[in-house]
Amino acid sequence: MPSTPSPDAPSRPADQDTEDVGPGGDVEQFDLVVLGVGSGGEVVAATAARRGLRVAAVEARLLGGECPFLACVPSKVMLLAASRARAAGTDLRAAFADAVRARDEAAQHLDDSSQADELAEAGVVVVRGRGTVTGPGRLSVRPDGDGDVRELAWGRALVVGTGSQPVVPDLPGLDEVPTWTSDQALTSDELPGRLLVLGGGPVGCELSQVYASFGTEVTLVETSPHLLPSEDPWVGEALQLHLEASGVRVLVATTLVGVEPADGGARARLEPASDGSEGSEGSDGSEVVVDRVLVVTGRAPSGDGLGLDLLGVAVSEKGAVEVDDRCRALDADGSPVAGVLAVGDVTGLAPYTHTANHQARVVTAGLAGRDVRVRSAGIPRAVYTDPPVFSVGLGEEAAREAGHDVLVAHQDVGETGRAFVEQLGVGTADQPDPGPSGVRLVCDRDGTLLGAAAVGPHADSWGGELALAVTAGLDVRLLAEHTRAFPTWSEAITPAAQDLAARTGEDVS
Ligand SMILES: Cc1cc2nc3c(=O)[nH]c(=O)nc-3n(C[C@H](O)[C@H](O)[C@H](O)COP(=O)(O)OP(=O)(O)OC[C@H]3O[C@@H](n4cnc5c(N)ncnc54)[C@H](O)[C@@H]3O)c2cc1C
Ligand SMILES: NC(=O)c1ccc[n+]([C@@H]2O[C@H](COP(=O)([O-])OP(=O)(O)OC[C@H]3O[C@@H](n4cnc5c(N)ncnc54)[C@H](O)[C@@H]3O)[C@@H](O)[C@H]2O)c1
Repeated sequence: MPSTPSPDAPSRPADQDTEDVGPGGDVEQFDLVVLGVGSGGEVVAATAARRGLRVAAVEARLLGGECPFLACVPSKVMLLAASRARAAGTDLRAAFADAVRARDEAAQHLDDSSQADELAEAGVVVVRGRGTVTGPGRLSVRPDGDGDVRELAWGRALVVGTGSQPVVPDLPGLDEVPTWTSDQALTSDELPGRLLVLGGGPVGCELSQVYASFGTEVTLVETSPHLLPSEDPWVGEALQLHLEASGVRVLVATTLVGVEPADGGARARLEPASDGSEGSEGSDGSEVVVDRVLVVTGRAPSGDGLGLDLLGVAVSEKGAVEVDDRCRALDADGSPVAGVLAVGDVTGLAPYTHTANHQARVVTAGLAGRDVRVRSAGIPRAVYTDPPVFSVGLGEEAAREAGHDVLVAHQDVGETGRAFVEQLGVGTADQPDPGPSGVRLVCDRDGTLLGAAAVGPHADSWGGELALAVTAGLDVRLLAEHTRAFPTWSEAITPAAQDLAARTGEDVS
């Protein structure tokens, strides 16, 4: 079976660093070429170069990719400012202008020179432009605008880290009205008066709460019967109540059938989704007029058009470069292709920065000769709304579908000592009692923890314990016996775990 070249394979001697290829110019020779320098590619390039490999990092846009400039960092700065604006409640327009300044500062005004400096300091050769594989071991890089095409070659491996791109649905009239993708929203200083957010995934939920908190009339439209449809229904239903408490009008099980220009913005026609589920009030044949439509209906891996077929790598219909647990790219038969690795969103596995970083560490360990594997079961999923959502492993429905004999226990986080101290029944630091919150554990009949989800204050942080438990395949009895500090939100885990332990035949209460 083919595999990545041995990490001990000798790298090319310095006097063979370039190789004449005739009229096309020189080929620059490296041990490793990293294609796409986002969260994953950046870690691979810097770590491998620090360990002595000769590394080229090819980037078409911004070194560091989406997360620091257009995604995680600016959205989290806006969410924090939004929660403060809700608490203060006055002069929301000025608060928004301040938030935009803080956001742009945190996003380095889209200047990636600090990333460039760090890569240079690690010894990485940065090559700006769009890279395409031209044959086995070869890649050409076309710069934006003028400039020569550069030809690169790798002796050890190509690491693909080209990320993902927004998916925009083909809806009648959408290209005739003002729209934003999340990239555009998170780099704009416009505060729309009325906004239609299309898509109730993590991005749609986070940005709906941001704009509603600054006074925008937000209508959030989701086709599935509940928000965050890849989680169990209770999670999206709980979050919906919190978003509504922040002023978002949430329409689930609703389809946007078309839009047309109106009033300088867009008139949107809504209908109940066609799957037979009952739409929210307001979805039935109604219209909404807005200044903009924020289209956040998902992202697709960017594996197409890179020439990976020339290396024997199969790219899925969705554009993913599928990998094994050592991040080795797979061919059409599911076997690893020698010397081609992939990390981050392009692999189609849980598209988060922490996944890209985890995969990058697996790749650099492999290049150093260590056998480290991706532990996908325990990769957390978080949505940083107020309150945040945290989940890991299998939900109740997914566990049943996977054939487990499932036990489930739920505990309201409003019943913890922490909630008493903060005088909250449920919910957030700013808004007492806006709706349910809780932690739900899913285990197999033998007691193995399969998954968990939490909605509640700081769940994004204290949920980490549950991710470790899922990674370790922990028995709920240990989770039940474990001592948690008083008064913390994480104490909500104890009664849920005790309940499960009792039902697996072990009363540890
Ligand atoms: C609004 C929003 C908020 C998010 N918030 C969070 C969050 O809070 N926490 C979290 O964990 N995740 C979050 N995510 C997801 C996170 O941003 C991604 O999972 C992460 O950025 C993926 O990193 P990556 O290395 O795969 O790719 P990217 O960061 O997408 O980088 C890929 C890079 O490859 C370059 N590239 C592509 N093709 C080529 C080519 N042919 N040649 C040269 N360069 C190329 C691109 O220009 C890009 O810079 C968020 C996403 C969005 C949209
Ligand atoms: N907090 C975080 O860590 C974070 C934040 C944002 C994004 N991300 C990641 O980025 C990726 C992209 O997020 P996303 O929210 O854009 O995508 P997503 O695929 O998670 O959600 C898109 C949503 O849009 C809905 N949808 C699709 N077409 C629609 C239509 N025509 N009308 C109405 N609804 C429609 C889908 O049912 C789905 O709920 C996710 O995979 C997510 O994991 C992570």
